[in-house]
Amino acid sequence: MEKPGAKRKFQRRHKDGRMDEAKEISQLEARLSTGAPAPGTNPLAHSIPPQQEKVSDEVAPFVGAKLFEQLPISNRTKRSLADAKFINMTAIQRAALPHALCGRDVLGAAKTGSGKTLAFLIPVVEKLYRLQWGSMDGVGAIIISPTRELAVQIFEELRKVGKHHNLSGGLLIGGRKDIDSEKGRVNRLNILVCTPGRLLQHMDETPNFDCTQLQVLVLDEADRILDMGFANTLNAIVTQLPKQRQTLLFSATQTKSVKDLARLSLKDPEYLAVHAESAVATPARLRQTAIIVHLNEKIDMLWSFIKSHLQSKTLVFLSSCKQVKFVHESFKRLRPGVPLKCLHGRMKQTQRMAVFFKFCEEKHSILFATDIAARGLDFPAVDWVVQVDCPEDVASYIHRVGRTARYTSGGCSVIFLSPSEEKMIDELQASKIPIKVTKPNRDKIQPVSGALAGLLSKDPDLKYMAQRAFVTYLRSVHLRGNKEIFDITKLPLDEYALSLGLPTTPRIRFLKKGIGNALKNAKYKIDDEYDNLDFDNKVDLAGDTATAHKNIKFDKEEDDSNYEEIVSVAIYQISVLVEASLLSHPMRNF
Ligand SMILES: Nc1ncnc2c1ncn2[C@@H]1O[C@H](COP(=O)(O)OP(=O)(O)OP(=O)(O)O)[C@@H](O)[C@H]1O
Repeated sequence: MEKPGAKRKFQRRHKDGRMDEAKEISQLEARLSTGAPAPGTNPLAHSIPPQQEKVSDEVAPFVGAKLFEQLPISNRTKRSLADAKFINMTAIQRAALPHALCGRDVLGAAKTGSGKTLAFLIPVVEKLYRLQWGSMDGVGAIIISPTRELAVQIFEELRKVGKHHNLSGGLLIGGRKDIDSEKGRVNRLNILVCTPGRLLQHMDETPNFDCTQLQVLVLDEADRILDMGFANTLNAIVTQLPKQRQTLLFSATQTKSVKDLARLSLKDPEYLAVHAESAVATPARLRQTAIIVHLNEKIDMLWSFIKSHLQSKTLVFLSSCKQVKFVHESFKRLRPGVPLKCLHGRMKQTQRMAVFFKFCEEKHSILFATDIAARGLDFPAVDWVVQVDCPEDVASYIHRVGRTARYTSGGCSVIFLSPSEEKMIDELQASKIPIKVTKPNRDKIQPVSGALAGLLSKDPDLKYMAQRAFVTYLRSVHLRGNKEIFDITKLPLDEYALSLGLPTTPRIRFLKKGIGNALKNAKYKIDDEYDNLDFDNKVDLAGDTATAHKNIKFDKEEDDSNYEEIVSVAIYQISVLVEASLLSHPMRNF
């Protein structure tokens, strides 16, 4: 039974607590307004003189601060950061936080693994805290991420930063269940971490979904959101948000489309590119190598690499889901002596998350992945990043290798380039990427093609997988824009097929009949199969088609007079279908 007077004591303590907080908030606000960095300056260029570091909290300068403790942030956030062992700030945090805490729009660029997530989460939490945001105030901040896995990871980091706060957060991503509880709860959440399609779906479908009070919008990996064909979705989202808000936009690579987006959605932004002046564009502790090998030697190289790195944690990038599936399945049967996993967009969300968390935990493991794993994902302690297929461009290379050598760790990367892809090295070096080029040590190569041929001869399903892997790889090369690097006519197709264990070279229809017909095929395929795809695959498809569309522009001389029309019909059809699926996709749980 409650002791007499206990309730009164609790109420008094609660009231005292609120008064302390009100006092803290007014002190924070005073400090933020008197100590704000001058617009257009980079706080990294400052340091706090030692005699001023110890002055009383209320007036202590914070431009040039190196420790979180020195920032004008609440005691609740300070305690949360200390619990997570976040003590010293990284460069992007030192540069961006003083501006962002003052409520300014920020366009932040810093290398992979440099701590951009905290640079936007702390201002989000602090702004809502200073406004004493509560459950009745609804959605106060929205954080948009290009992929579900990255959204989950941001959400986990948000839990750490918000540990001692009373704010509520929710994860709005596709592929999750229990629609009613999501619908019912979404309006009571203060911070939403979401993927663009899912957010728009809520905006369109959830009764009384209200963002009119939104204070902060964050776009993480904005260039990737745009690359994935989400520009229209993003525009539709931004037009539904109040204009009076703070917007924070972060990425490791800044493209022209990001600058366009920034022009549209940011107001007088502080442009904070902490590594722009740096001599190299990739993390300092990353050792990068390129090995020139023929396309038909790549699979042997990969197998040999795995066999000689059984004690490492390695992320292997391939360009299509079907390649990932084939290499994973066939290598698994050959039992290299280390756990193998795969991650690609055609997997169910529950499987994707299970693989993501398992790979995070494992010390020695190999993960085969498409570019779905290239951005933002913070797998702890990855030793090696192996790129079997050449990435689309330099930005994509930077994000892939950025999965290792994160924060203060070291790491290594290797890219296998065929002779026709060698020009990529010039592009990387021109973009301040220090990469050593070597030839393969043929004595150490352990051939695997014979073993694959043996497997394929016994298993028609695996053989079919190999054929699909072959075709999708060539299609990906065909669709890439930069024909100086991605030239299908220079590839040894028969030898490549043999290297995958295939006795005969599969027919490549899209090469024979021209790109127009390829898209026509794609269009029919979409008609036939579209309804069977899950939401995620539909979104992937839209992304693929957007990329195809972009790349087709480079192929104008293609001898197929009606391709423009076919392309536009295919694109239109996909956009209608995706829109329909956004509308009809069932709501799911957090
Ligand atoms: N100040 C800090 N002190 C200690 N660890 C930190 C600090 N800031 C970030 N980290 C850790 O460093 C890792 C990388 O941070 P984060 O994922 O935010 O990098 P990023 O810049 O967003 O990378 P990417 O461009 O690849 O998305 C994370 O594990 C994060 O918890």
